Amino acid sequence: MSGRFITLEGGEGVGKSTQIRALAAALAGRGIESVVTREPGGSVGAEAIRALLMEGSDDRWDVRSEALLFAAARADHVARTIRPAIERGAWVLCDRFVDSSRAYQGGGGGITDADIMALHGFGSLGLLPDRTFLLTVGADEAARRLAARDAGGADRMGSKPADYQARLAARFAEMAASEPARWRVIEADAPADAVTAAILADLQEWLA
Ligand SMILES: Nc1ncnc2c1ncn2[C@@H]1O[C@H](COP(=O)(O)OP(=O)(O)O)[C@@H](O)[C@H]1O
Ligand SMILES: Cc1cn([C@H]2C[C@H](O)[C@@H](COP(=O)(O)OP(=O)(O)O)O2)c(=O)[nH]c1=O
Repeated sequence: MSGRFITLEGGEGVGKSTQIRALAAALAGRGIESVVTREPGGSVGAEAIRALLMEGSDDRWDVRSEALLFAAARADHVARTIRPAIERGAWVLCDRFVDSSRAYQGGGGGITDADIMALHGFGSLGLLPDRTFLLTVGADEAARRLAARDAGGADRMGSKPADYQARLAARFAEMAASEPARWRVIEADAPADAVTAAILADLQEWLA
């Protein structure tokens, strides 16, 4: 059986990493190997770039440099981790991918979608997921979850104001609507196991 490439997207604190862990367990229960990974990061080189992106002051990078760093990290991640895993038949479960660049550096940061996709075409040969789940939660619930998780303080990318988060949510919704064959929108306010069940129900056609 060929591997699948699944990504989870959405704002911070919507439950992406929680769901990826649950999906990996569910796949393991069906005898399917999965590779759990995340962006920025997921390979040695990309994790080194992650440190450049996540640490330091808000204005450490201008938006173009930042977009290039995310694209460079992704290129390494795709070449070293994602493509080899898919080629050996594993499922890759990835917390964020190019759609996060489209939402954050594109929608939020002002780089055009065409430019983000051009960087992706060069760096990662345009690889796209087989399925992308957009997890959505109300702003209050997301704030509650983040406060609980990040009691020790947010990182550089996580310290953005509420109106920025609202623009991001709108941008993600727009991307999902414009490419319905790849995206599924999952309301993730529900308890974690109900969210996992909704995702697995959608993946059923590939699990049968
Ligand atoms: N469905 C859920 N209901 C309540 N809390 C949740 C749910 N999913 C995740 N959480 C909690 O919310 C916080 C953020 O979840 P996390 O999976 O780290 O989100 P993300 O990876 O999207 O930033 C964590 O403390 C996690 O335990
Ligand atoms: C992959 C990617 C992430 N980001 C941002 C989104 C997050 O704020 C941050 C990743 O932080 P992280 O703590 O890993 O994610 P989360 O907060 O979702 O659990 O980097 C971009 O701006 N562009 C990208 O291409």
